[in-house]
Amino acid sequence: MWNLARKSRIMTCLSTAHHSSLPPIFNASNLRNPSRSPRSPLSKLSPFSPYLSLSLSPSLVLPSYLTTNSTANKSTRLSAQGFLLPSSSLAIRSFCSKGSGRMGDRVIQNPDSISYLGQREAAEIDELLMGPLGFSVDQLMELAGFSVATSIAEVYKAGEYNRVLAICGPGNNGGDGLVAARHLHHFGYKPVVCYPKRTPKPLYSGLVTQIESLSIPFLSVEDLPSDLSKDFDILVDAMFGFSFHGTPRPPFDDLIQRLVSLRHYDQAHQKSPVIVSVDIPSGWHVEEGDMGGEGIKPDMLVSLTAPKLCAKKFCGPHHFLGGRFVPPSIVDKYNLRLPPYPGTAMCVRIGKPPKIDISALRENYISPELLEERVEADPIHQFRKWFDDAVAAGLKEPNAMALSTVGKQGKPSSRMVLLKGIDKDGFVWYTNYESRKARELSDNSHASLLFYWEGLNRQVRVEGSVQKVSDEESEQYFHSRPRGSQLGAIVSKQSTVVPGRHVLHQQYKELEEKFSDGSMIPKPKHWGGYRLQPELFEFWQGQQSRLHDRWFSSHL
Ligand SMILES: NC(=O)C1=CN([C@@H]2O[C@H](COP(=O)(O)OP(=O)(O)OC[C@H]3O[C@@H](n4cnc5c(N)ncnc54)[C@H](OP(=O)(O)O)[C@@H]3O)[C@@H](O)[C@H]2O)[C@H](O)CC1
Ligand SMILES: [K+]
Repeated sequence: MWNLARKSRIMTCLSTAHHSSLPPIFNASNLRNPSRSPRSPLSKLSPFSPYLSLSLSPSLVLPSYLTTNSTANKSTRLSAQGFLLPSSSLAIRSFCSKGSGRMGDRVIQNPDSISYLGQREAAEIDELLMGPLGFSVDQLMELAGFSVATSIAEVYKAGEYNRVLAICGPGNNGGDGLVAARHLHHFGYKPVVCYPKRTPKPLYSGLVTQIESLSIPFLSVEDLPSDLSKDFDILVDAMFGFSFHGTPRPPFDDLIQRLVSLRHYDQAHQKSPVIVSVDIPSGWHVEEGDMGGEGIKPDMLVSLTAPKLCAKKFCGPHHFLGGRFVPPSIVDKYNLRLPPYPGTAMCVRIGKPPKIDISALRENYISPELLEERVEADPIHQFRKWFDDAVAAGLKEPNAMALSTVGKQGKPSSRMVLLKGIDKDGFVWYTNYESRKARELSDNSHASLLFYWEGLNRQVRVEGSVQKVSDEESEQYFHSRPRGSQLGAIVSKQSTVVPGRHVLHQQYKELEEKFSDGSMIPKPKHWGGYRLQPELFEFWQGQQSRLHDRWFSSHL
C-alpha cells in the first residue's frame, strides 16, 4: 500500500500510546520523561493519549545516579533541563566529539583561549612551513582550500545552498578559493569562479585546468550579474588574505562593494546569499579589522593555520578554523593555543554555534524514489536491503534502534538499543531482564522499533509482539561478547539507583580479578534476549518538499 505523506514528519521522536494495550504508533527517542501536563504544547499532536515521552520540563528528578540501558551503556544523570546527560567527563567528550559525521561543528571553544596572529607572524609561519618544515605551497593550499570546502559543507548544505560563486584574488588566498571551488563541486555544489587577475605560475594555471576539466564555469567581472543575490546562494570571498595592504584596487574594489551592498537586501528582508570569507574578510585590515565599519560583513569566516587579529572583530555566526597541518614546532615557537580538531575533521568551529531557531531547522530531503515495483515482496527482505545500504554508506551504528514499550498504565517509554539479529522470526536484541523495558514487556508484549538512517533519509518502523529468546540463544550471544561487556552485564543493575559510579567500578574491578585467569564468565540470570515478531512495517523515504514516500506492509 502506498501513501504520499503530505504532512511534516516529527523529527523529535514522539511516542504515543492508547490507554489500552495497543502498541505505540508514533515512536522513538532517547529523550525521556513522560509529562502529565495536559497543557504540554505537544499534547495536541497525540490524538490518543496525554502521555508523551518528550517533555520540556522534568516532572521526575532523580537524586543520584541511574544505571542506564542505553546503547552507550554509561551512567547517566538528569540535567536541569530534564535530558539525560552522560555523567563522566569521558562520556561528555565522546558525546561532543566527531568521527567524520556532523557532530564536528558542535565542538565549542572559548574564543578567549585561542591565539590570534599579527600580519608579520602569519607571513613568518608561512615561510617556515614552506622552508625548513618541508611543505610546498601546493600542499598547504590544497589543505587550506579543502578545509574551506568542508567548513562550508558543515553549515550550508548543498541541498539548500547549491549555487556558489568563488571570487578569487591574485595571491594564495585566491588559490585557496580555486581549490575550495573544486572540492565543493565534488561535494555536490554548483560552483562558478570569478578569477580576474590570474597569476601566470604553474600552480595557478594547474588549478585553473583542474577546474576547467570539471566544466566549472569561469565568469569575468563584466559577465557577473550586477545583482549577485539572485543567482547565488554562497559567495566565497577569496580575494585577499594576510598579505593585503592599503585599499583595494580595481577590479576588487568594485567586487568588494557588491558584497557590501548585499547587506541592504538583508535589511529589506529579501533572501541574499551568504558570504564566506577565506582567512580574512577581503578589504579588512589584517590586524585592525573593518576599520571604517563599511566593509564586508561575512556570515562565515574560515581562519587558516590560526586566526589573524582581525578575526577578533568578526561578529558573524560561523567562525571556523582550517589548515590542519601545523606542526608542534610552530605551536611552541609562537605559543599557539588552538582548538583540537575532532576525529578526522579538516575544520573545527571556533566559538559557540549561533542560537538556532528550532522551528526553522529543516532538511529538504533529496533521495531516490521508493518505487513500489522495486520493493521486495517480503518486508524482512526489504529491511535487509536497506540495512545493507546503511552499512555500505558507512553510517555509524546502523543497528541502533529506538525501542518503545508500554507499561501497565499505558504510558510509553523509548530508548535506543542495538539490533543483534534478524531473520524470518524477527528482530533480536539483548538487555537486562530487570530493566524498565523488561518490566513493561512482561506487562504488555506489544512494542515498536524505529530505525533512522540519517544520510540516506530513511526510516523504518516495525511493530509487533515480543518474546524472550531461548536461554541457549542468550548464552551463545553472551559468550560472543567482549569480556568487558560480559562483566558489565553482571555489574549493571539497570533502571535502579546506585550510590555512585565508584560502586560500579569497584564491583567491576572485583569481577575482573576473579576472572583474570580467563575462565568462562557465567551469564547472569537477569540478562538475555528478546525477539520482536513483526506484524507491521513502514518504510519511509524522505523526499523534497515533504512529499515523502511510505510503504506499509503487514506481516502476520
Ligand atoms: N600558512 C598559511 O596560513 C597558509 C595560507 N594560505 C593562504 O595564503 C594567504 C596569503 O597569501 P599571499 O599570497 O601571501 O597573499 P594574499 O592572497 O593575501 O594576496 C596577495 C596579493 O594581493 C595583492 N594585493 C595586496 N593588497 C592589495 C590591494 N590593496 N589591492 C589589490 N591587490 C592587493 C598583492 O599584490 P601586491 O602588488 O600589492 O603585492 C598580491 O598579488 C593566506 O591568507 C591564506 O589564505 C595558503 O594557501 C596556505 C598556507
Ligand atoms: K578573503
